[in-house]
Amino acid sequence: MEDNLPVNVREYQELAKKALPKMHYDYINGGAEDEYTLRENIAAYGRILLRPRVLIDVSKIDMSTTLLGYNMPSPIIVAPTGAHKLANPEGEVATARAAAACNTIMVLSFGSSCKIEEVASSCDAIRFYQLYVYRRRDVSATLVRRAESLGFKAIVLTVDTPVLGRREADIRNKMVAPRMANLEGLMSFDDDIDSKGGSKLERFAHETLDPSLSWKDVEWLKSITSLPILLKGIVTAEDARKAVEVGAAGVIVSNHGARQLDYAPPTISALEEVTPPAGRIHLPSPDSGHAAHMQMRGMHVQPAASVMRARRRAVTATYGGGRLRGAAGTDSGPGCRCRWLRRWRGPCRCWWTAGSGGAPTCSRRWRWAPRQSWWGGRCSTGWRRAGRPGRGTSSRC
Ligand SMILES: Cc1cc2nc3c(=O)[nH]c(=O)nc-3n(C[C@H](O)[C@H](O)[C@H](O)COP(=O)(O)O)c2cc1C
Repeated sequence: MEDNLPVNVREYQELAKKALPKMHYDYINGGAEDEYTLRENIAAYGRILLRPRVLIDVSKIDMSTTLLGYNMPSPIIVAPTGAHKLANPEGEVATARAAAACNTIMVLSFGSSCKIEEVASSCDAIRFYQLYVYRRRDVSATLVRRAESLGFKAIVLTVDTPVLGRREADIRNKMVAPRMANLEGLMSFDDDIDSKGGSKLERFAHETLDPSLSWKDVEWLKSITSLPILLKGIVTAEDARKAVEVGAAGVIVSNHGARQLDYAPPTISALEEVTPPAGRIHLPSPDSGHAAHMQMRGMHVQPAASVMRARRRAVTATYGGGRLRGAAGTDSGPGCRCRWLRRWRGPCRCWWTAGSGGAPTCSRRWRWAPRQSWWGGRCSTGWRRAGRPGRGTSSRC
């Protein structure tokens, strides 16, 4: 092994900072507005600690899983990110080859700097196509049809971007929107856009993205493709439920790398809300036409893995999955083991210990109300009545 190769993703990040023009590094690295959620996206992982069990044979580790029925060696996929040529002259073609070499799925971004055809012919692999909905529906529809005819296996509809997030670094840098290769011949570009101040990317997005994007557009998308549709950018249980109702094959829990709405919850915390704990909720059987609902408990609701944070996320996703699926009673004991409550040093008032004495984990208090209404259960503690207002209080409590 070469001496100076980076050993973790932070070291790659340092190298990228040195190698890239500031405008491009800031675009890749930055978040929306105050970048509070951007910081929280990382900090929230730090608050989740592993709980190691010992004397278990680890000579053979199997992290394999399936996504939409496709086998993968580990629960990591490549999230859609635009404009790879900003960082590598081969752009998404290089990323596609890397993903194929790892036997993982790549989601090709709508904003890619290589054409769908170039990526499709670069190597043999399972790929999904990410879609933004433009005011000009014909443009979005054409790209869906192109991806479908080139063998892409699913459409990932990004639902958190009816408008582009306010990315202040891009505004300061007057970020120039890289031309999206797939739009060539489909749209004319306003060359005058380059002569005005601010983020040109933001202005381009403002002119093209459809701010009226709504649930009815999922119906529209279903009407133009037979591919399964994943909704990317869901961070609440309510929206996950709605996604299932409108027939999505799955959801990708994501806050878009904190690039859209600042002060949204960090992705890993949102995962806790969206993934129902097993045994606490009635799930329809897979053969009742609600297979997608079942899938929400598994791979489909894991956060999209960004290349920069993939390693850290893999650990947490595995941990999160195991913990949320942990059977009630397997590890229970007196008192609440929930580390949120332990940290507050208050008495345990969570339903699991107060009401059922079951599971060893519980969610933070303010998470309780949405979960309860999700389960349709009855509040056995009563603390919600006295709970802080404005935290999604349920009328049942
Ligand atoms: C430079 C960059 C470009 C991105 N471009 C897209 C994009 O074109 N489409 C999209 O849906 N998400 C895009 N994303 C968001 C990622 O797909 C992914 O959601 C994010 O990096 C990880 O955050 P998450 O764990 O909250 O999903 C981009 C992220 C970055 C850092």
